[in-house]
Amino acid sequence: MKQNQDNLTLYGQTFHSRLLIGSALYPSPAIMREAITASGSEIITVSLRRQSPSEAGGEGFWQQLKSLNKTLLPNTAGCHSVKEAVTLAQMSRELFETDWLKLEVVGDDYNLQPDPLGTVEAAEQLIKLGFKVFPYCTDDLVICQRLRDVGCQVLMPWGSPIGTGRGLMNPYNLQTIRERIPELPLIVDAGIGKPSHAVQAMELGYDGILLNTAVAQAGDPVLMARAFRDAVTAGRQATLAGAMPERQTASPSTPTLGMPFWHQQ
Ligand SMILES: CC(=O)[C@@H](O)[C@H](O)COP(=O)(O)O
Repeated sequence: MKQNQDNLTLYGQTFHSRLLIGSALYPSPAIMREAITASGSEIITVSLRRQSPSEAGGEGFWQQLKSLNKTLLPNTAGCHSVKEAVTLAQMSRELFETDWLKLEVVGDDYNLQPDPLGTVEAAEQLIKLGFKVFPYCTDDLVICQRLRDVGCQVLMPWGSPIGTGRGLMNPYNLQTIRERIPELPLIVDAGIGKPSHAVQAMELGYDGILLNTAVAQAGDPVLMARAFRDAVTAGRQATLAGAMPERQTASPSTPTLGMPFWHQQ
């Protein structure tokens, strides 16, 4: 497959980049803009709740965000109930003029773990209201299947809790979800701390990565954004290329055919 044909399609929209990026926690709106540009991301998550113009970032934040001219994916970060998430989703739809929604229903404040039951219930309600839901969920196969069954056309299981940078806590779970739900795009969301984590997720056959903290809080966010851009591409290319099988025993990479001529007397 030619690289330029390898697009990511989400709810009927096509993208070249497989890296989705958050817009919070950057040292300044200008650095956010530069880092997002360097990441090559075409989809940016925004939180109405955490980033309202009067609170974080102010006008500069919104102006920088707007000038990027990217697809916005509003999220319901910080919502703890189905009702709260549905209400915030409706406000976001009005404000951002999009029916795309990253659904987050927090179940536990200690690890910000998504509430699995609340997420399914909220997804079902929002889809009936015409939203295109991107659910942030745990790496639980059955929850992912339920989210698919209520109409989510993309799933976003966590790598590890938001902001921890611990990478993929349970690659086996993520691999099982990939194998059992081959028909939907899957994106690993949250907990990605290093480019190697992103490569690992892409090599499991995931379709994309959503991250925020690892870039926004890096020593050099712009350089880190570029590193993640390249990591996601490398992981994707490795998946398309088909990795060699792992072996139990050594196998020479330089096969020997007979003896060198000076030994043949
Ligand atoms: C930006 C966003 O939507 C976050 O809630 C997301 O889950 C990213 O998590 P990290 O900050 O751990 O990358």
